Amino acid sequence: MNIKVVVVGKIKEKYFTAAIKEYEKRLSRFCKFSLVEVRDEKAPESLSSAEMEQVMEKEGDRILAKVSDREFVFALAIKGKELTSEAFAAQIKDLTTYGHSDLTFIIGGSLGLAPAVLQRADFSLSFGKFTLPHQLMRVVLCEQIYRAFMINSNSPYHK
Ligand SMILES: C[S@@+](CC[C@H](N)C(=O)[O-])C[C@H]1O[C@@H](n2cnc3c(N)ncnc32)[C@H](O)[C@@H]1O
Repeated sequence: MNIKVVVVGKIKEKYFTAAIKEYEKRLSRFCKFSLVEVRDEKAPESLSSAEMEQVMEKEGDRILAKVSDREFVFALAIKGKELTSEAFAAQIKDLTTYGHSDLTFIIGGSLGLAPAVLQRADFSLSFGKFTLPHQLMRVVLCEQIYRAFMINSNSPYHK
């Protein structure tokens, strides 16, 4: 199975990079994992709402250029659907059982995801009502994907 995480911008903090590397290593037992970074737009505090929409649209176009039709797409969105780790694991299992071998997760930039990205998504996934920084969101998502594989292999990792 191929798991791709599409994100906006580069990670600056070494501790986030180290955490992602660790999960990449752990996930290599279960899937071909890739992290695709697209360029972010500058988003100073002074932007009008129209300018903010433009930022999200430009970032959205770059995101969608990395997604092909065959991919099953999860958009990470605060207003999406909340799942338990067990339900998420079951969804991954079901998707693979029914022939989806390319799962793609999209994390927005500092302003969030453009409507076009949310429309392309097959599933909008929420990690709760808190706003997480997009860089930390990568780490949390990777851990939950790893946890899902551990749940599906009946590992005691998940308690
Ligand atoms: C800093 S947040 C963007 C905040 C923006 N106001 C919004 O509502 O999307 C950056 C990205 O991280 C992801 N994210 C942050 N918190 C999340 C949560 N609780 N659930 C799902 N995704 C989240 C989303 O993909 C979001 O686009």
